[in-house]
Amino acid sequence: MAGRKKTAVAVPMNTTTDVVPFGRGGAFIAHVVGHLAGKALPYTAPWAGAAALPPLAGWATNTMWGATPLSAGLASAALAVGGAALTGVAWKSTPAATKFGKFRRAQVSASVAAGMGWLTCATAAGPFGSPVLDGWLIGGGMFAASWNVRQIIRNGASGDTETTEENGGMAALAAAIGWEKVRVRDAKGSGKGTVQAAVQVEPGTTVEAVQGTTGRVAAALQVPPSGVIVTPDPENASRGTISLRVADLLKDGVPFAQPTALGLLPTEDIPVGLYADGEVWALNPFGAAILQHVLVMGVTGAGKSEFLRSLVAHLATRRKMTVFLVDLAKGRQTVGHIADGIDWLIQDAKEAKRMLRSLPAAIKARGDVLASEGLDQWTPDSSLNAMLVWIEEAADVADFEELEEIARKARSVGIWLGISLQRATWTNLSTDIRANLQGSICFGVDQPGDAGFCLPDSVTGAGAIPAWGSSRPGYAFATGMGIPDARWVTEVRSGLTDREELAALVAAGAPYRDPLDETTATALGQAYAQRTHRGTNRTTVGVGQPAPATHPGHSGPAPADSVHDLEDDDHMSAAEEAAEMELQEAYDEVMGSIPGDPEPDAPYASLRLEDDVPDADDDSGMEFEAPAPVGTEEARHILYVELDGWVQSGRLEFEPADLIPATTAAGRKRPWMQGELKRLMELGLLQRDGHGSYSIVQSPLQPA
Ligand SMILES: Nc1ncnc2c1ncn2[C@@H]1O[C@H](COP(=O)(O)OP(=O)(O)OP(=O)(O)O)[C@@H](O)[C@H]1O
Repeated sequence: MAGRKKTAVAVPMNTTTDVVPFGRGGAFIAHVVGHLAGKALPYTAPWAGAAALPPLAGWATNTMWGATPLSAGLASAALAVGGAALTGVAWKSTPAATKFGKFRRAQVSASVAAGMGWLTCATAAGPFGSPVLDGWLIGGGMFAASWNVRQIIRNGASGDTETTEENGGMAALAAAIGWEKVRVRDAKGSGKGTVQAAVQVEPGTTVEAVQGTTGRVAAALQVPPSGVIVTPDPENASRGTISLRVADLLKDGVPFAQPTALGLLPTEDIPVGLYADGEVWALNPFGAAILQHVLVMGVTGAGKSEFLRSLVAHLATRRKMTVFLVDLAKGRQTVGHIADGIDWLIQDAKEAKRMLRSLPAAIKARGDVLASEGLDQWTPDSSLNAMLVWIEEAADVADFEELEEIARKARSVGIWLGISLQRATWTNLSTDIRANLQGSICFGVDQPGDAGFCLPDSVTGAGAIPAWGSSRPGYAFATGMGIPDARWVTEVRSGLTDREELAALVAAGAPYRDPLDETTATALGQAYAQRTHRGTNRTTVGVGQPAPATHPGHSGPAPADSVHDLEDDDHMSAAEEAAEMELQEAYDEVMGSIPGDPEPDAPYASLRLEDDVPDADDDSGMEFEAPAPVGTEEARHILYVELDGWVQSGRLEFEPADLIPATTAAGRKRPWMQGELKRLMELGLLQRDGHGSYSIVQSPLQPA
């Protein structure tokens, strides 16, 4: 990014010195003398005061009281007491917040004390005798000189400028960009690449109007457009703060921040990067008053995946935390090395749909448990795990209605939803869902307007618009999720991760990871039990303490892919993977449509297609009878066996037509079958999607 090259503000030269040609000697010397006199004039006032005021006052008090010893004594005593009090008042009433202020206070107090002391003596002894006269000459000279020193200091020779006074550079900047009705004061450098100043607008303009000029300010200062932020003061509509990022401290990269400990709770801060001023950028969604789902946006190469890896790696070292992650495009490529920390990594569209369809049941079950635990939202006191459900390019995975319902209901039951998109527009993200994603992290976007889909208006309005595309990877603005509001307009950069480091961290975190709680695992049903990927946790054999071999969430095939397997997978090209998936699907479909051999032991079982059909034996005694009617329970059992067979073979979706052979075998017709499907739905064993197909939540023969 373009750093700040030079503060090239046009500072108006406000000199009072005229330019005089050299040839006119006398006039020139007169001018120089005049100029020097002009320069010296401001410093003569203390000398004039020291010369004139003491003798005048001394003469006056001596004339009034000096004639009689009693009056002189009383007046001197009164002046001494008054002088001490005045010195005290001078000390108390002179502010000393800065180095200069301290000097000023000492000087004011010393001047008052010396002046009053001299006046006390002059009252009794007269101002023109020795040593009162000597005291006046020496003390008056010192007084005048010390005030000259102060003037020089105040005029900036020491460089110790007071931040409470109007800053010349900022005022000049204001003039240069046409801020006639804007006052800029109290400019303060943070020493960490940012400068802040108070902005006050005069009647006739608004802070919002000033916000509209940040582009011009950025151009005048030669900083990036996002380097100038103007935030209104919520307490006073005429005031605001301008913040200038004049140096980029993060340009050399931000290292990944290791967790402070393994086995932290989900409610601890998650450090994911640094702010522009070097402070830690941390999220705390589960510790915030309300769990806010997050929308992450940014063009390809803007740094979304890198951020996600930091986040997941941290969560994978925590207890009471479960992570589900859907990435259909490049799941293993993005998180292959930390997949062990992800309880359910989904790369297949069908499986993603299964997961999303099973979530409402899980949300309900979790809500019931939380209610029974007396909690109106998830906290670490609950027996349930906190959950992160992260969906990359969600628009390709879920329909809006489904996602909106999940987003709305998941919050209070401790399910944090993260949605990552390259570009959020109303066509790929409905307003209803957007309204439910209250946290946002906007990495680089191509058009300034795109940032408005992700970040709140208050942030983009202040000038915090990351319109740098992919040219500043990892830089973003982040809001919500426990981030203090004042930080929303400060640039962040996420930590840059290293594959081996994260893989090792996730492995180290395994003994601390809790498996998904039984309530949620059971409610997610077969979709979860049959998940194709399962991460490691403390109950997984081979990790941490030996653990029971089975668990409601681990009843399926062998546990956890090893890192080695994942690396092998990484080498499989996307085309190969797609081809393999297609083949598998075709195979499943063909095998699913072939009924099993009904008579494996029959005498003709060994016949092949090419063999001749044997002649029928006349004496076989074979007779055909009308089949006995099948009772309701038996008919249902036939249907259930069919469904259970599908569950056992990993098939969890079907259409009503697929059940026709079983319906016929049960001696029933389609309306009966449809009635049965309805019944199974009411029992919570099936779910129907919008297109008339069904998902099996639990097998009717093995209900949870
Ligand atoms: N925080 C960061 N610091 C330094 N470099 C980074 C950072 N984040 C990302 N990068 C660099 O930018 C590249 C792209 O990042 P990343 O893959 O995270 O982008 P993305 O937004 O996920 O892109 P896509 O949408 O295509 O997946 C990375 O390979 C890395 O080199």
